[in-house]
Amino acid sequence: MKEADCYDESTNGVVVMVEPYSQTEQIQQVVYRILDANLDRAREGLRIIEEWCRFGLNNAQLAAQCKKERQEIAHWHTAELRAARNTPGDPGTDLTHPQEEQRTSIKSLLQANFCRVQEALRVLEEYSKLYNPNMGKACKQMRYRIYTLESTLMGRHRQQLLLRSRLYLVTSPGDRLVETVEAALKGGLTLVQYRDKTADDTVRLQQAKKLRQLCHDYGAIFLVNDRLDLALAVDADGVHLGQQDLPIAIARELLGPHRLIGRSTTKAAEMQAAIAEGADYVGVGPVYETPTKEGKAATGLEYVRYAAKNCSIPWFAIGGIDPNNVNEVIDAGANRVAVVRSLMQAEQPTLVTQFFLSQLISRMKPELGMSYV
Ligand SMILES: Cc1ncc(COP(=O)(O)OP(=O)(O)O)c(N)n1
Ligand SMILES: Cc1nc(C(=O)O)sc1CCOP(=O)(O)O
Ligand SMILES: [Mg+2]
Repeated sequence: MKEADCYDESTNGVVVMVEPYSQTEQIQQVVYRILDANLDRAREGLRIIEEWCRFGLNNAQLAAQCKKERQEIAHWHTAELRAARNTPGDPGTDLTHPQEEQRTSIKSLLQANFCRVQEALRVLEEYSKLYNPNMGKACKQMRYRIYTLESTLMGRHRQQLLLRSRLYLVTSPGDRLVETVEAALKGGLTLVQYRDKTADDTVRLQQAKKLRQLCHDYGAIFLVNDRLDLALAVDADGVHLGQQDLPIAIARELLGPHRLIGRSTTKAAEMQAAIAEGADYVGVGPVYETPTKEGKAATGLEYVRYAAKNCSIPWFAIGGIDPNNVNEVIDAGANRVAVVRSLMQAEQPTLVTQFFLSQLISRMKPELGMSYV
């Protein structure tokens, strides 16, 4: 190979001395570089995920699983692959997507890194076929394990966020739907249910898509009322089902283990059945009569007191709750409330959200009935 052949613009005119490789050897070096770079990418991405499992979730088992995968990647990272590295001559090191510079939530950070690991493993799977087919097979298996890890971790993330959510906005239709939800998210809301009993499906689909994106931009959970098909279509975090809606077992089968399922309850038997069937949370109400759910008799504060003593999963008092009566609902034992009108009809949804949250957080009581604390 002549020296002139070695001139590389990416090294700013510095002539890189290379061995006189044959064409086959040059291709081999390129494959080695690809493998080297993607082994690094996969390991780095896993490390970022591992740190969240360890410090964010305090979950030694998930952290250990990430570490094991990193070690497997390290095992395939041989000296000859490392030796092929040529960082100064790599035109890709300066390429960053604007979204890489900004992550809006832990969830989006984790998702981006899962994506990075899976892409790297896919590249490794293909190019290893030219290097070591066993490595290719191992990377394929690893990629499947990472998919499972992702869905487990995202499920845990949802559960944790649900636990931390004190205020739940159930939407009602209106011209300012998206603006109102966003204003509440700005006030610290972390849980939203899209509820529209009358719109056409085309409208519902479009609104649910928009709200799902908005909620995820703010790191909030997005659920869909009644409709599993819509929840799946927009990749929502789950559904809310009433006593007349689909059974929880069927919803679980269709949604898988990691999405959330909420159930409305009006009495002890319904609550205990929902828990036994695997609901992630229950609605407790209507505490007060409400025009939003006309004709449904109020359960009163007695049922709230029952929930406080006996409910082993997160529960939200709902029905007629507003800034004037929220303190008596809290006094009856509620640490979480769900509202429609109080936020959807508020002139200043951000401020009302902040008010509810300040009351709920500052007056929170130990969760005696909870099985997970
Ligand atoms: C949080 C929460 N609790 C209860 C309900 C009511 O659900 P359901 O009984 O199915 O009535 P509709 O909302 O479908 O009219 C809810 N949506 N959210
Ligand atoms: C949708 C819904 N479900 C209820 C139940 O008790 O199951 S009460 C309710 C409406 C709550 O609306 P508002 O906050 O405007 O009173
Ligand atoms: Mg329903």
